[in-house]
Amino acid sequence: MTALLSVEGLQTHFFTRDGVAKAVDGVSFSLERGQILGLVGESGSGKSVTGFSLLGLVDPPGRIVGGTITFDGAELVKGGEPMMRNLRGKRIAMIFQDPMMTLNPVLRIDTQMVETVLAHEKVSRAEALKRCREALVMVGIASPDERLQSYPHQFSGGMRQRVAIAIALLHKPDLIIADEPTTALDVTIQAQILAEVQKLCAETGTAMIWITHDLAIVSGLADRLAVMYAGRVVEEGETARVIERPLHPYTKGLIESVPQGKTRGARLQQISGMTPSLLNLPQGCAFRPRCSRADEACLEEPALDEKLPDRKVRCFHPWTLDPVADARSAALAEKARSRTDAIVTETVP
Ligand SMILES: Nc1ncnc2c1ncn2[C@@H]1O[C@H](COP(=O)(O)OP(=O)(O)OP(=O)(O)O)[C@@H](O)[C@H]1O
Repeated sequence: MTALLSVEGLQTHFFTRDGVAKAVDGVSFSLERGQILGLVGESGSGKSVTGFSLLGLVDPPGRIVGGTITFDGAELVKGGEPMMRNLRGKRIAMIFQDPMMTLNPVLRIDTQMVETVLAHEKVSRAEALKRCREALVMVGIASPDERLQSYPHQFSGGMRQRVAIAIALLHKPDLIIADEPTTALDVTIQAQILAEVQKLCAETGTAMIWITHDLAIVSGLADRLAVMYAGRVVEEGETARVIERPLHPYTKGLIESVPQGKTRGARLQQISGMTPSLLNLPQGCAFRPRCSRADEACLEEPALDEKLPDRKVRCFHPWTLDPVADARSAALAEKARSRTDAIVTETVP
């Protein structure tokens, strides 16, 4: 199958007074229709800049300096702003951590949703309103007419985020880029929204990139994972397989720092050391100073290679020979495998 989105060697750099911050430096992954990709990594690893690059929303002092973004056969880096403007909001939509980045506080929901439809499509106001109602129902809002007549401040945080997701869905996009959209919500609401998003992607064929620092969230949501460290993808593959048998020491460290039921109360493993400054990266592998497996070979920069079928890893010493996944890996992998069973069908009144 041809990928809906294929990102190859993407580089987005920020030209600051203090030097060049290579926020995204050789990021590659691909995504098929209806698939969910979890883009994970610690703060500052370049996840959001990757998302903004795909939408052509990187402002100076940043710019894309290399690589290709192929979306449904069109190469967006070469196509530049005119091509990206055409796709933005319509075929590629974005959901932010703060729903108020999408919502206008002084307009009723029906006004802003209807205007969004009419801005891109020649349909009647009645048809636009019907579409808005349908989009709200899709995100689990059971009384759309009532909600449409409300202002954003009359909603809870979870409800506002649902509305922002509904707005992203209005043009039936092929791809949604979601940047930590549930981080500020409580766990129950988060779980409901994740389940609805999963159902939506399966039903509509919309693909999604879910950006998060929280591996536990994407382990139950994403089909595929791309793990980022210091501007690079260090591991990419099918979620259950990556979690069951992480190959990159950084991925393994992330998994070991996720609290799990069985190990609750036990001391969590933290990845020692700090993420490096992008202005002063260590020589060779950027993870080297924090890595227990590093040696002099790691003074060279490893490439992102296919070390197992359908599994790319950027490491000279991956954990290929580690046969037994630890308890945390096994539990998370189980969650990833059973994720479709866990879909919450409950709707919100
Ligand atoms: N406007 C900017 N000017 C200069 N550097 C920037 C700018 N925006 C981002 N960067 C650089 O890019 C790096 C990666 O930022 P990004 O927001 O993508 O990280 P992230 O992985 O999404 O982390 P977080 O979860 O904290 O948002 C930053 O640490 C910073 O060095």
